[in-house]
Amino acid sequence: TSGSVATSPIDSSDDAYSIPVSIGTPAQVLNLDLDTGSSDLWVFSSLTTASEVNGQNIYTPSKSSTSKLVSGATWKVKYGDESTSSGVVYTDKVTVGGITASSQAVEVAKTVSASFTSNSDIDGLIGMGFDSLNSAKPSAVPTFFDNIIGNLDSPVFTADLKHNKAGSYDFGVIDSSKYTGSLTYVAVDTDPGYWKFTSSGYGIGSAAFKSTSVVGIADTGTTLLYLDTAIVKAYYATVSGASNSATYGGWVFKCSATLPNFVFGVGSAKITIPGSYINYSPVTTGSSTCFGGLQDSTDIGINIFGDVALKAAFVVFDGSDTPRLGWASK
Ligand SMILES: O=C(Cc1ccccc1)Nn1cnc2ccccc21
Repeated sequence: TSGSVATSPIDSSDDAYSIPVSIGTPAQVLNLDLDTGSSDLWVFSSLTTASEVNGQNIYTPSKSSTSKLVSGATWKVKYGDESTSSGVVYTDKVTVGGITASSQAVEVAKTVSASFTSNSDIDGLIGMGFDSLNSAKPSAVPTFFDNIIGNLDSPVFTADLKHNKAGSYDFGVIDSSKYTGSLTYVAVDTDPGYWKFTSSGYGIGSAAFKSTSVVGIADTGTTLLYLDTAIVKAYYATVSGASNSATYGGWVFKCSATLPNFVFGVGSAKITIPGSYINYSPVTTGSSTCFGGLQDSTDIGINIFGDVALKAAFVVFDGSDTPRLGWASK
């Protein structure tokens, strides 16, 4: 089988991208954040502390004739930005883009942290990282991708994220109409469970491309692009008035600034991120100070090719026995 689901930015800043996911019988449709940077499928639910629910759609297992409690199983996930959620585990029928996992572990939240409560556009996450990152106890539960991979025509899913408009995630098929030129594949290191690869270098504006290995993760669940200090400093040195602001926790500049493109290498291929994607958004609504879409990864401890980078490319997440990433321009 193969399938495709539209994915839409949740706001005008492309803060995150959601997909409709059907859970249970009859179907309960929730808008989940497909996240290659984590491996838990968790949802706001009828079991979530009421004061922590703020407009999200919820999954009510008791209303699904196909839900089953996984006795004794619990989960607790903590993300790099310190957000958390936790709860218990059910299995139920889950359908994404016409593809069904008949007994998918659905991690039902009993509690979520403030940043999830305040985001009414996201009803949970669908992790597409490797199972080693799954937080369920006493044993990890498989991701949706793991549950369907055997039925897919090809053991892949692809990401075609776009700026300020709907893109798509495809499963089991590589749609060559969605990219230009050819795909360049790079090896993935699945330790500790991210889609971790080595970029071959970077270029800032019209300056010469710098060939250097940049290890990072392809993470649809992270909004921005986070790279080493030296690269980030060199980039903002070309933006007059840019500064690394303690107040705003990162590089900022005048919203009226014209930012250079940023190129990253994948093997011998090059992906160009338009400077406009790096003029990310005002620090607060209406401000003339804008926050950069490229930020320093030092405090995170790993470089992250988040949505700012991914929306400049068509990306194949190849889950074959030798996992790899395919990149193309579009
Ligand atoms: O946690 C991170 C990485 C990150 C971003 C910013 C600062 C430090 C670390 N991304 N992420 C990946 N999936 C997520 C899901 C929820 C929240 C963040 C998520």
